Amino acid sequence: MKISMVSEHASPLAALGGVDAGGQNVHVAALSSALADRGHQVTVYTRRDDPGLPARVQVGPGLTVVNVDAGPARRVPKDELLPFMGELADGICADWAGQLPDVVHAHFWMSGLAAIQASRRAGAADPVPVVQTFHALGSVKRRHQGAADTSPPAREWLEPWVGRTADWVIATCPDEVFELKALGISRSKISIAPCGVDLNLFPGTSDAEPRSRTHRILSVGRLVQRKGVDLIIRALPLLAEAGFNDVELLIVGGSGDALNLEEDPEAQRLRSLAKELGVEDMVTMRGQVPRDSMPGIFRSADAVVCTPWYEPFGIVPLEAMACGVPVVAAAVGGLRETVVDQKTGLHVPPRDPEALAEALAKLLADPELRADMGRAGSRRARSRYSWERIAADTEKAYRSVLAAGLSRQADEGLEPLEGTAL
Ligand SMILES: CC(=O)N[C@H]1[C@@H](OP(=O)(O)OP(=O)(O)OC[C@H]2O[C@@H](n3ccc(=O)[nH]c3=O)[C@H](O)[C@@H]2O)O[C@H](CO)[C@@H](O)[C@@H]1O
Ligand SMILES: O=P([O-])([O-])O[C@@H]1[C@@H](O)[C@H](O)[C@@H](O)[C@H](O)[C@@H]1O
Repeated sequence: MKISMVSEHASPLAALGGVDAGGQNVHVAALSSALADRGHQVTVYTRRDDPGLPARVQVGPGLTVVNVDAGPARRVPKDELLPFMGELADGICADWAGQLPDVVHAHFWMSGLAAIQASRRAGAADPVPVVQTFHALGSVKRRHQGAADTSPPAREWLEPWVGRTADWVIATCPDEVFELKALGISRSKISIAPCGVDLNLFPGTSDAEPRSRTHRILSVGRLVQRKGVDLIIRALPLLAEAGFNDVELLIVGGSGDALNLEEDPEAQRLRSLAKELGVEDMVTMRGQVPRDSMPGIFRSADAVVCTPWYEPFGIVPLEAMACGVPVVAAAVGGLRETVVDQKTGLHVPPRDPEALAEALAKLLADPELRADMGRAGSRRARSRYSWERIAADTEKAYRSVLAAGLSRQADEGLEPLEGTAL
């Protein structure tokens, strides 16, 4: 198949760990590459955010990334990108140049707008079928973040519009299906394909980076408040009280180099909290870490902690599991599926540092339990979450859309990008 991917703010080639660069980038990169390995021709369209970027990058056989001019050629926070989706649609259409793909797969709600518009603007009798993966939903984000959510107000109606208008929607976990139905999206056009983990990059065995304390707890992710890293810091004094004094919390992620990390507001907030609680000597902030250093870091940890307020899926736990490290996870969203409580890690209630400290104490006290859970996690990651398998599930969704001769794109007749003042 000839497949177009659209990922407006999350380039598969971007550095990871900044506020707007994380799981979606990993997902689009790995899925596209696994689909290309299956013999498909995949082109990823993303917004040019640097004037120095080439127009096209041939990443490998069957996989190209196109940097489309849409809005200023510099980094713009994703929540300010909506006005440029029409230009992105035009850029995609121009690149198709009449040679339409079999399917266009959009990632994130704004890419969905651009993909639907490109499909229509291409002017074929049968518009290119649009498959949508949301990665995050505004409805869930607003529920948890309230006024702190900086999404443009129009997301409230445009996101469900994208879901209802796209020919097919791929959810990454059952919890997301529930949320999509609540937006009025028909269950009959939703299938589930989870996120995956790169099992070559995260092998069952690899060298662990050396550590200087008896125990290491690891947090990996974009440095934003909703990831709940403060909860881990709050658990540290409780762990120390329970006798676990020689513990390091290593925090990976942030704005970039060390200087930026100093200026990063979330890093500053976490540092002040650690100081206030008297645990600053237990906390190390590493900033953004390149992909190939991640396996050694994962393997150096006794436990990886993921305690976000909410999590549409969560790729970090899969990476930890693939590396044989147990995960302590808040029982929210996709984490309820990936991390099996008492088997590959421990579930804790969201926003509960006491429960987190208790779970960590249980793991730190018991090397055998950690090893058992690590092995079970590695088996689970390998048997269920390879990108090869996720690419096969995704291909199935594409084939159902094509077989049904879909291209319904039956919406309420709205044209959200035309002459828009969104
Ligand atoms: C709040 C939210 O919307 N979260 C979703 C978002 O990903 P989100 O960006 O929040 O986070 P994920 O945990 O899924 O992924 C983060 C990725 O970035 C990597 N990393 C991070 C920091 C760093 O310095 N270096 C580095 O390589 C991690 O190893 C991991 O591969 O889209 C993902 C893909 O659909 C989902 O799984 C998440 O549930
Ligand atoms: O919803 P949110 O956490 O602000 O936004 C996130 C993006 O900034 C990130 O790039 C992507 O990986 C996630 O899928 C998610 O969309």
